[in-house]
Amino acid sequence: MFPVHNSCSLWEVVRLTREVLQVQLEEAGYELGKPIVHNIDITVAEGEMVGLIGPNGAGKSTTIKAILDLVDYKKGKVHIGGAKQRYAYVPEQPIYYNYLTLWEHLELAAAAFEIEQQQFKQKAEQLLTLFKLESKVHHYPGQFSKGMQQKLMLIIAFLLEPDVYIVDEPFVGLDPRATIDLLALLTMEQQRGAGVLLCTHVLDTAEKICNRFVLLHTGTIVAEGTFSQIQHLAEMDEQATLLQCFDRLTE
Ligand SMILES: Nc1ncnc2c1ncn2[C@@H]1O[C@H](COP(=O)(O)OP(=O)(O)OP(=O)(O)O)[C@@H](O)[C@H]1O
Repeated sequence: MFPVHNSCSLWEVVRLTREVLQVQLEEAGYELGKPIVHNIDITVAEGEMVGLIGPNGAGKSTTIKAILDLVDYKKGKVHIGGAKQRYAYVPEQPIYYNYLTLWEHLELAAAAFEIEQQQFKQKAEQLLTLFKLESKVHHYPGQFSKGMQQKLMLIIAFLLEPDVYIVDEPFVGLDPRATIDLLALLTMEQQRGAGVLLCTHVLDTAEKICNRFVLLHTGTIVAEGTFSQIQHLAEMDEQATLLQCFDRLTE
């Protein structure tokens, strides 16, 4: 791993004291003895957005699956912090029940996470309006477009008000309006204190919204830090884009 060049900033001190996600994976994969990722150490602090980036096949999804305990084996530990110690996962490929309507999905989430009824209804209606799905509440998600299914995943995540959001490639299926609304919601959630681990290939957006980055390559972390630290690690000047740094660091 490339060393991070500057000393502990005030932000770093605050960050280290209020972590909502701590991931220390010695290794993880789909078959015992064949690790796909190794030596993965990631933290996300309250109010922080960390971008998990890397080329195709680098191990980003496997890392996320290991955090969620969805891999066949892993060595290491994952700790969810915060007041509720609750995470919400927004997958790249929407997951839903064919026999439940959109509203029934929301009711199920509210029941599973014991969200108070009035608060649930108020928040659900706000989110449905924001994501323009009010007219679809009694429809089945199997008949939705990919972007609409993704919006359902996002609405469920925002309903939970978790300590940490783990969001896998949210921008690809969403239209520009929904992307702007999603970013505004994430910012509000960060202001509430939630942390976000955001896995994406949309580097120009990540560059603008993430506080820090973790760059994976061939199954392990090759660089991490703030955007300016990443520029420094890539030996590029401050005009360099995240994409240019990414190319240099994964050459
Ligand atoms: N279910 C699986 N069983 C076995 N190997 C897998 C499985 N899923 C992924 N892999 C392998 O793990 C490696 C890392 O894949 P992973 O999906 O974690 O990468 P990624 O960084 O998320 O890539 P992308 O940007 O293309 O989504 C790849 O070599 C892939 O073939």
